[in-house]
Amino acid sequence: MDNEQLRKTLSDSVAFTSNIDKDLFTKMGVKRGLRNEDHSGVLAGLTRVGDVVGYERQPDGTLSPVPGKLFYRGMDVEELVKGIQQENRLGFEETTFLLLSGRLPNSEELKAVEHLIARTMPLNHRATMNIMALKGGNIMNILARSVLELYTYDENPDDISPENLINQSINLIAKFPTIIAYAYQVLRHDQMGRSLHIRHPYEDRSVAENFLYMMKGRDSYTELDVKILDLALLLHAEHGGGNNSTFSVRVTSSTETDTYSAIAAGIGSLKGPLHGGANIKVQGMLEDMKQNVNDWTSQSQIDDYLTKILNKEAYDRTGLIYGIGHAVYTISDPRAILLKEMARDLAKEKGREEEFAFMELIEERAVEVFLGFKKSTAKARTCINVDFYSGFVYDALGLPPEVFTPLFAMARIVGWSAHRIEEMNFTSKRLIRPAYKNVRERQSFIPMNER
Ligand SMILES: CC(=O)SCCNC(=O)CCNC(=O)[C@H](O)C(C)(C)COP(=O)(O)OP(=O)(O)OC[C@H]1O[C@@H](n2cnc3c(N)ncnc32)[C@H](O)[C@@H]1OP(=O)(O)O
Ligand SMILES: O=C([O-])CC(=O)C(=O)O
Repeated sequence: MDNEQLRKTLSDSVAFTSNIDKDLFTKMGVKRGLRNEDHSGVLAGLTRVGDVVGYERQPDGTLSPVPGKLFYRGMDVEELVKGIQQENRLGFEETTFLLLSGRLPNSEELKAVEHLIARTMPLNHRATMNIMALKGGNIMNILARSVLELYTYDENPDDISPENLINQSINLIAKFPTIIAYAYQVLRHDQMGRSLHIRHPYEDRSVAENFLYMMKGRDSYTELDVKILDLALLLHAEHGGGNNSTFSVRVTSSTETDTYSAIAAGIGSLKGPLHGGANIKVQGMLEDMKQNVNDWTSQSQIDDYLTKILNKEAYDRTGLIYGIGHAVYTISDPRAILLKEMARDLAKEKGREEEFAFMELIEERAVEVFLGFKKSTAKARTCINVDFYSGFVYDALGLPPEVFTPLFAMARIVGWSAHRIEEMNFTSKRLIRPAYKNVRERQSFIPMNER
């Protein structure tokens, strides 16, 4: 048997080895995707970090959809955003303090955390050279490999004391933007034949500003650009314990492994197109729609295209409309509402109103067309999620699609860190180890000459 035949034999077997009838889950009381029949998540833990609210449970046990709410350490994110905006500050570093410590910083603490993060952003020469040597077209992959590489620079990588967990968290929060910007510069140089720009972050600038500077250079961004990127980072920083990447970090952390291994697991999860990777898929889907929908104001043409997507006849033929649907939110994702406001402001400033109006119509029609199509299985209500407008916002800031999902990681590292610290320190913690019911009939060993 040659390699080709062996590969075919093994891949043909997948249809058999992976075949588990959907109805068996119900019959055996197993919650598919750790989700109840009504789409709500199975309770898998308790947390004091973030809270995601998309429905209310009624006394009869049914769920009623409610407008989405997100809380960071008990604080409504909309209130946090408004408060910071009213006091005319950037908010990502303040949110980092809130998520790590459980409370807002006073002005001295805020200055200290801003300074510590900015001062920790630079990579040493060896780390810079090593990251530049990591080849590959996907920055999420390079980010994960760089995080694993940082283990080797840490003098106490396996120390899981709270002090060391905080040190490692700050270090990763500060270094993610630098790694991502440098990885992009190398990719741009290698794959697009452009000049290589490795810019050293400033010690007195915010994460948002330093990132724009490292990506685009001096005088290439406005104050509004910095404010908008900062807000996008704040909004992506945390989303409860059950989202797939945070849960991956918690599962991995429960073995008491090192920070770098646990965070690399989160990055791998976030990259998926059903999770953070959806932002880049939305961008691709919109580009495809721009090509294939002649009249951007035509509801029927948009409906036809969306129906084709659902029928697996358009875009990536997975049947998914990216940027729509959420495991918890029903009526609205509060982050998407705030991102849409930013997108509208940017569209005005950058003369992209026609494109924005097209997106708004797609948003409206996608929810409608999806609910009509999925009547039997989907939740009664659905909405756009955070990934729907984020790509438009990043694109309007002049950031390339290669960094869309890495930008999500650059923010979510804060939530991952807070959850990892909690997972490793709550009283009576336990290794996360659920059970799988085996549904394969037993088989006996067959001697080679009888097979
Ligand atoms: C940061 C974030 O992670 S936000 C989410 C980003 N992801 C996306 O935008 C990708 C598109 N959306 C999706 O795939 C889904 O809505 C998810 C993964 C986000 C949530 O999935 P679920 O909680 O399983 O959704 P739900 O239980 O409501 O799904 C019901 C049915 O609708 C389908 N469905 C849900 N969303 C979509 C969608 N956007 N397009 C097409 N079908 C969809 C599901 O596949 C499922 O079909 P099935 O019953 O035939 O298997
Ligand atoms: O909560 C989820 O399932 C996904 C999500 O929106 C996030 O992680 O930001």
